[in-house]
Amino acid sequence: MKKQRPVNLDLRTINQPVSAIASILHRISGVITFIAVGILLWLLGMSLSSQEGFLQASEIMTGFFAKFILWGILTALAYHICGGIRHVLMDFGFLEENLVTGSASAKVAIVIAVILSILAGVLLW
Ligand code: HEM
Repeated sequence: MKKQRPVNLDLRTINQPVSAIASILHRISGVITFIAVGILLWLLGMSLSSQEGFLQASEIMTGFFAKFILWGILTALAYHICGGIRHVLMDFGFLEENLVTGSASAKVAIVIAVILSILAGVLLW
């Protein structure tokens, strides 16, 4: 048997590079955005059903918990769009696919998403 086999594949103990973190966040934010489409369509349907439905939807959206959920959705969407644009730029060859550019663009995407997340919080509260 080969002596130099990988011995530690426990992801929790490996120091992930920023591009790996950006990639994982992109998948998580994509799944959150997918679930969010259902929640937002349900809310839109309620608000358009009648005058009472609109008032009920408005009432739901005044609560802290509902605002917190919406803030989470907006944050996930903001990150997914930033990460998505990064992917598209890489796919079209506008960003080099090497370690330095990959790490730098991952950091830029995360920083822009954090700024957008803070702005979403300011908008909601
Ligand atoms: C309703 C809106 C959206 C939903 C539900 C959604 C959901 C998802 C999901 C679940 C994935 C798969 C992630 C993975 O397997 O790693 C994905 C990938 C992707 N999304 Fe979205 N997305 C949405 C909007 C967008 C937008 C607006 C952009 C444009 C910036 C975008 C760009 C991308 C790209 C480029 C990928 C592929 C990433 C890769 O190659 O690893 N998405 N999306």
